[in-house]
Amino acid sequence: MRKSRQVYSVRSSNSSPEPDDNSESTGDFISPEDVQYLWQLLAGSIGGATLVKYGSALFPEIAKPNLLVALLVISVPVFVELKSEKVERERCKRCTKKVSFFQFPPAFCSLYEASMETGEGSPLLPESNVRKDGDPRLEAISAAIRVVPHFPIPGIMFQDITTLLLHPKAFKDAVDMFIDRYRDMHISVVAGIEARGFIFGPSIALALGAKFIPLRKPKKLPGEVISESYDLEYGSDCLEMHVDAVQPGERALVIDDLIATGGTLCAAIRLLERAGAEVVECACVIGLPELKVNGRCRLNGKPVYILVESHF
Ligand SMILES: O=P(O)(O)OC[C@H]1O[C@H](OP(=O)(O)OP(=O)(O)O)[C@H](O)[C@@H]1O
Ligand SMILES: Nc1ncnc2[nH]cnc12
Repeated sequence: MRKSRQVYSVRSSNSSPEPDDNSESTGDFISPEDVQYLWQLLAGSIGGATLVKYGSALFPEIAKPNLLVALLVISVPVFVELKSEKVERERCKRCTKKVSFFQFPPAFCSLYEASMETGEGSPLLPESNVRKDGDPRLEAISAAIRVVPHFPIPGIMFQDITTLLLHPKAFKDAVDMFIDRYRDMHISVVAGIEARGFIFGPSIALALGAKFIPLRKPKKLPGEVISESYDLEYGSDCLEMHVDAVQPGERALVIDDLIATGGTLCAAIRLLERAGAEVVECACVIGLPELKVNGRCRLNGKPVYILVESHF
């Protein structure tokens, strides 16, 4: 079931540029891997051609014009060299396809990555989630998020933050940007939404000196709970919270990886407000574009802070 809500989004205003040491060389058209690949190709070709040309001294029959044999002699060293290298085990970083020598040689992947970096789209995926933003940290965060088409059901462009977690600097930058924003807002409770809000929430809570509250799916919490049901982009669900986890008047921040319809965040806000907390803001790493309305950002009267927007 899909519910449409009017949700506004704000993005980070923190934009001190910082080089991404851990980022891969996606912006370079020719990466070191490509150069290595070209050298191997050149060496293999020269070696093969030399063998054909001068091998006739030892094996006169080689000099006889036999195109098939000549091609074999030239290509075997190249294949042997490439097979011994990591080309076979490379994966295109933006799609789930395995990169093989025949499908996506390294140069192709660099071209692909470059197109993702510039937001021009990809020959492999129909859409790009790269936002055009001046802050290199946001660019790196956005670039590290993989988009998986038709997951978990056809038609959904799944924003996969597990690939962000593979990039420690981009992951840390995302957490730090939240910490910077909320450092002086007197937040006493950070409420993380199961499951992906648990990835970002605890680090933020610790840095802010706040407590962390897990908002969990049904029947996971052992204590007395209150529940709120909600609709999702695909299906419906329910969140639960321990009633004694938060005291009336506490200032709460709700954290999740992504806002799509806003149903999950609405349920989280309702839970916290039922317990008497004041929800200061909701924060997500990713906002889906359908939520952008008039450039201003509100969710049921609550502001939502979003680092990167998915474009598809
Ligand atoms: O804005 P909404 O339309 O409510 O959707 C956003 C929610 O959907 C995803 O979680 P999901 O429900 O898929 O659960 P999971 O994290 O356990 O996979 C995501 O992590 C958000 O919590
Ligand atoms: N498109 C999407 N990608 C990842 N998580 C989601 N939750 C709801 N919609 C989603």
